Amino acid sequence: MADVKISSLYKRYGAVEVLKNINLEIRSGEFVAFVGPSGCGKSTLLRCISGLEPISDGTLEIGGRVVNDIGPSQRGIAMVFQSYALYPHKTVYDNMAYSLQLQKLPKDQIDRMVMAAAEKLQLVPYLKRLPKALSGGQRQRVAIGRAIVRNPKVFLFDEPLSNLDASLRVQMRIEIAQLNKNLSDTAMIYVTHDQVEAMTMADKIVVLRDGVVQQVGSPLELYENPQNLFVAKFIGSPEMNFMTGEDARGYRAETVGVRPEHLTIDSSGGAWSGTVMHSENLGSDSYIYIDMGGTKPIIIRQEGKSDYRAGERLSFSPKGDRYHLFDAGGRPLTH
Ligand SMILES: Nc1ncnc2c1ncn2[C@@H]1O[C@H](COP(=O)(O)OP(=O)(O)OP(=O)(O)O)[C@@H](O)[C@H]1O
Repeated sequence: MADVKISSLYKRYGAVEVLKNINLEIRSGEFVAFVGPSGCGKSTLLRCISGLEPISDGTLEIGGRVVNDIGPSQRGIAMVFQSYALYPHKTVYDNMAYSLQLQKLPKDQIDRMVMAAAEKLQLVPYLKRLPKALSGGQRQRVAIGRAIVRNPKVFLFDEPLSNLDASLRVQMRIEIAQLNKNLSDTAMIYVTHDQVEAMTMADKIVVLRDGVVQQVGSPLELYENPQNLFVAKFIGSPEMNFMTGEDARGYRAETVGVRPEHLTIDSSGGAWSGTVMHSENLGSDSYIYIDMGGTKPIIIRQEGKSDYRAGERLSFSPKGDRYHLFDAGGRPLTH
C-alpha cells in the first residue's frame, strides 16, 4: 500500500498556480527526492504533505487515510528542516524527549525511546550536552532523533544538509541513507537542490519544473532515459552536452545530447570537432573543455590525465549508441 498517495493535487496562491495536477505514490520504506530549480515548487509540495499548507484541489492520503482536512500533528509525519530548530536551553536528551513528555508518556518509556534513537544516530555520548556544544552534523542528528522518537509513518526533510560543510554533508548523506534502510516501514521524502544528493540517496526521484512533474524514476532511469530535454539537462554533473542546428543534422534531430563520459576523442575524424580551451586533471579522471563556437563549451570526461593543450583541434564522437536525440519540443526520439 502506498503510504503517501497524491492525486490531482493543485496548490494556488491567489491566481498563481504553483503546483499543477501532481500525482504521486510513495510506499513505506521508500526514499523519494524532490528536485528541480529554485521556485519549481519542491518545498510547497512538501509543506502540503506536512499539512503546513492547505492544498487547493485534489486528494492527499497518508497511510490510506485522506488527510486534506487533518492538521499536521495528526498526520503521522515528522519534519526535519535546514535550520535544526533545536531548543537551545534543553539538553540533547530533552530535545529528543520533549514531544514524548508533552504526550505525558511514562518516564521509563520515554527513556527507552530516546535511547533507541540516540543509539541509531550515535548520539549516546552527547545526551547531556546543550546544542551549542555540538557540531553542525551532531545538531542535525539531534533534529533527526527528535523526529525519529515520534515514530512517524512519513519523514519529511527540507534541504536538511545545506548548512553543513562538504565533508559533513557526505557523512550525513550516508547516515540518512542508512537510517532509511533501518526504518523499513517509514517513507522518506527529501527536498534538495543538490542533484548529487538525490542521485546517491533516493530510490526514486521526482523532477519538478514550474509546479509540474517532469519525470519520476530511479536515479539510473532518469540518467539513462530522460523523458525530455529539461530532465536530461538537470540530471548529471557536469551536465549533458547538447549539439543543435547543423551539428545535429546528421542525426535527424533538433538536439543531440551526449554526457561528458560518453564522448570519446576520435582522431580518425569524429562526429564533431572543436578547439581545446583547457583541461582539468582531477587525478582519477579529467575534463577537457572544447570550444565548438557555441555559448557553452563541450565537456569530454576521460579516465586518467589529459595531455591536450589549449588551441589543439580535436574530433570526437559518442561512444556507440550512448547519445540522446530530442525533437524541437524537447521530447525524446528513439534511435
Ligand atoms: N506564500 C506564498 N505566496 C505566494 N507565492 C508563494 C508563496 N510561497 C511560495 N510561493 C511561490 O511558489 C513557488 C514555489 O515555491 P517553493 O518554495 O515551493 O519553491 P522551491 O522549489 O522549494 O524553491 P527553492 O529551491 O528556491 O526553495 C515560487 O514561485 C514561490 O514564489
